[in-house]
Amino acid sequence: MSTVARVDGVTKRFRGVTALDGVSFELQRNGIYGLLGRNGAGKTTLMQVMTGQQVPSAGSVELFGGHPYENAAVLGEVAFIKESQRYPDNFRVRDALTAGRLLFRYWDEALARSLVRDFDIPVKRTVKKLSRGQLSALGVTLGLAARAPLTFFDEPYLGLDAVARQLFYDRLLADYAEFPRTIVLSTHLIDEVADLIEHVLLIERGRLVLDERAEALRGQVMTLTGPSTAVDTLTANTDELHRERLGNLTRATVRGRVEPGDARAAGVELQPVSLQQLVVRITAATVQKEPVP
Ligand SMILES: Nc1ncnc2c1ncn2[C@@H]1O[C@H](COP(=O)(O)OP(=O)(O)OP(=O)(O)O)[C@@H](O)[C@H]1O
Repeated sequence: MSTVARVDGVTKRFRGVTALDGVSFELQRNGIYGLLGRNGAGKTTLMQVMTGQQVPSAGSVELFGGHPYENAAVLGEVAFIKESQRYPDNFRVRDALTAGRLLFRYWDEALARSLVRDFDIPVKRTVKKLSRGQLSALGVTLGLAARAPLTFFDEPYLGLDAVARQLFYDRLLADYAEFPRTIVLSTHLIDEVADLIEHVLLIERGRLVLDERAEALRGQVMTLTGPSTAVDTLTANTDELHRERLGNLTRATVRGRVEPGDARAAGVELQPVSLQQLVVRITAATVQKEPVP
């Protein structure tokens, strides 16, 4: 495995707001990362800092062994697709595609054309006249056809209907299988991408609270329901994320190892937790531990 990005102790302060607070992690070559977190958690700021669009207040970012700020060699390896992308006035869709061809060194024209066709994007229309969904589809097309070794998608689905979103996920996965690269997908639609992402980065109030392979997470977090004393015993050495009691019954969501045989013997039901539930539970547990300043 080789590292394509190294984020080390990154803090970003805007006037009075700490958007990122000591964030450290690495991105490895060839992987699909889900960058998850609530509104205002710091996802966009993190991607801006990583792509050289913001300078961190403290800490450092290294992409492909170099810094990203005004570094053409490094930024040539990167694509950052965001909803708020601005295009010059009078730019038509086909101009945006030409710009993509000129800008991105790994651009695949055939892929771009097939995505434009499948998303039904009107190529002669000016970008400012596109519907919201068509604009998102254009962003997704540019981001996929760029085939950059490190691709960031910042909530690329806004405006896309369910069919178009599925098309995006399918095309992303198919192209990734053929041309593996590192993709960071920031999203709120966790259930939709749960099968797509290989690694979860969860950010909460500017702090990274989870950095874990999705596969490892699946077996790590579970909900136990049963007699309170039995649930208490089984979860004694786990990390509690949520607990509710109803009479003598307890339902607890925990992170840690619980042997299914032990649970069965104690009359406790063991259920896996979806990625969405897990994110909600971990986020809530983090918020409880850190009251709003
Ligand atoms: N230029 C700025 N000036 C001041 N505050 C900012 C600026 N950019 C971001 N922030 C603040 O930093 C925090 C993180 O914002 P950011 O856009 O990174 O969150 P996000 O996780 O992408 O949110 P969302 O999911 O709602 O898009 C927020 O509190 C936001 O208001």
